[in-house]
Amino acid sequence: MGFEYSLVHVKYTFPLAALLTLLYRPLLTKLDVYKIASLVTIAVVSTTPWDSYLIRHRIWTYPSDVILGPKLFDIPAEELFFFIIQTYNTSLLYLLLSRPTFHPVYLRAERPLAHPRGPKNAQWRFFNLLGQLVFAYGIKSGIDMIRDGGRGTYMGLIIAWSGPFIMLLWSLAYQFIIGLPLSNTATPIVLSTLYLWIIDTLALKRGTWVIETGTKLGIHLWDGLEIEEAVFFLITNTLIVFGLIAFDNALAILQTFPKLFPDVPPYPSPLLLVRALLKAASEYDEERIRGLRDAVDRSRRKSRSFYLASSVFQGGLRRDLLLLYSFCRVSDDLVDDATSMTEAREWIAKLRQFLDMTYGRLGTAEPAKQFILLEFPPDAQLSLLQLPTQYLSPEPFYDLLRGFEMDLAFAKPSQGQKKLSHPISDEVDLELYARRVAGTVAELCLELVFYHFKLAMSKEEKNSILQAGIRMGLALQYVNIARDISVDAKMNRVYLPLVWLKEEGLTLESVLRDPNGPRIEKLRSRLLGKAFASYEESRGAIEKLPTEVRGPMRVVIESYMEIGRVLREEGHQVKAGKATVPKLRRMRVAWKALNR
Ligand SMILES: CC(C)=CCC/C(C)=C/CC/C(C)=C/CC/C(C)=C/[C@@H]1[C@@H](COP(=O)(O)OP(=O)(O)O)[C@]1(C)CC/C=C(\C)CC/C=C(\C)CCC=C(C)C
Repeated sequence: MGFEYSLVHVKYTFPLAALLTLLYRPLLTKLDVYKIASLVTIAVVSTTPWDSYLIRHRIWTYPSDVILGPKLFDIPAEELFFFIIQTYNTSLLYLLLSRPTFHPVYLRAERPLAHPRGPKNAQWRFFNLLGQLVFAYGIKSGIDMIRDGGRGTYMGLIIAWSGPFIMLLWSLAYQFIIGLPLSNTATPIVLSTLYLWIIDTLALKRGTWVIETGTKLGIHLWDGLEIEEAVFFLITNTLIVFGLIAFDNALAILQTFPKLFPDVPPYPSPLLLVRALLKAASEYDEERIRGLRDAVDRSRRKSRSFYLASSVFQGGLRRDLLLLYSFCRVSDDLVDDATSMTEAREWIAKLRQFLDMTYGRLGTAEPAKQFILLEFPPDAQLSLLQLPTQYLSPEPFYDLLRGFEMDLAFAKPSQGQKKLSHPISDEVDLELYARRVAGTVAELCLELVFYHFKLAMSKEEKNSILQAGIRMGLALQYVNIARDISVDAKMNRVYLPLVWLKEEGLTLESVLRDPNGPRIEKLRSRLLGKAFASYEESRGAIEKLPTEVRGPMRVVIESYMEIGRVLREEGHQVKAGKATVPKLRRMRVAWKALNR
């Protein structure tokens, strides 16, 4: 009996597991636990018979004075534990690196070769076939090496055992294995493998485990690292990462195409996951995939705070928040970027008609889709088509449009009309405006949360969370106004209440002429004061949301409120007339929000 092998775990595998757990803990979801537990089970079940065979045939051995003693099928307990901890560590590294990835956008609808509009994404089938041929050849070579016996035996056993698993995972998830960013595929494999190569070199040198001569090639990758060991760790890490990729691929299919899979439980069974992967890619809804890509691109381009925040949400909620963001952004831009007041009013009328049709208020036979394709510009169409209206109530959308109408009330003096018009006379108007453009957004976000997490909560409890959410929306909107005073002035808009201007001896015209100076700064801080009061009053309600939503929701709120904190600092950073939060600071805020 000895402690040598246990010490390998104490010194190398445990500390890494502890570090990765610490880093990933704030992001860990129940679904992640399900993924890791499934992978660990598969790893133990598939490796045990093979490892037992190797030990019984003395291809590798353990001196009795380095292990504790207990064995299962001749495999020392420490070795069995290695299967578990290696799978755990590599899985956590993969989860950490792939967290920002929104998987559905990597799905590809493959048109059948005989499709009237010709093949689309036909190269994917070719890559699949090519991979299958390479793996089949590998398996055959492995079997040949075992048959020949002698020095190629151990290498042959590694290849012949792992080949079928890799080939299966490749055949099921080749779209993701090829298409995902390298940071999700190659990086976790390479980093985990390098770490294990170093541990293995140390263990082999100290004689903790021994590879017998006669069945190994005798080639070293570097001093002390046998080629078989190097290949073994590379292949096992590849299997773990491919397994997780296949899992994410299946989840993406299940969560993206409700027409193909209408009832998806929160933790889909292995059978359902396999069924999803076996679904022909020609059946994927291409418009849906394009809609999701469009929404992700838009949030990446238009709002760094919301884009960063979206990456900490998971599954269907993440998807729907992105789609909601995209719709809100497109609608706001259509109105703001219109070249005339008439055009802006027309967009609002069309958006209202879209809502009427979607929510069935208009007795028209014309389907909303036709209307969208005819009346809206191509780059806006997908965001309207994909809006998840089936589980969002119409009122907040109509109110949002009323908020946009208030924006239009900031009219330039038209011919014959002397005075500038201004819809925000006092704080009541300011609150009404903020309620319409941001309170509504908060309400819609919370409706999505309530839909995706079936909560055992009374109507009253839900309503009190909704009211707090609306107040949080106000806080964000006040920060938005405080940030954009000079940007808005260029568009002829001043959201500061007229009574506030009067108190400072300012007029609408004077602010439009020069939206800077100490008096403006005083009003900016007054508005920020209101923002932070509303924020303090409502942030407690976040803790009443489901555990998995709390951290991400705090990230959304804190990332935006941080703009307000920056504005309160003297000499804050300004980009295109707007105060910005530096990237590192944003990351720190997100990290703190998740760990609170
Ligand atoms: C994570 C994620 C992708 C969330 C999506 C949130 C979402 C749907 C945002 C829509 C934003 C938008 C474009 C709305 C149109 C109206 C508008 C302009 C509102 C202002 C947003 C400012 O965005 P931005 O700075 O990009 O805009 P401009 O450059 O000025 O055009 C707003 C400030 C409103 C934002 C309000 C929210 C996101 C609501 C926040 C509140 C909650 C989520 C509820 C919190 C819950 C509790 C219980 C407290």
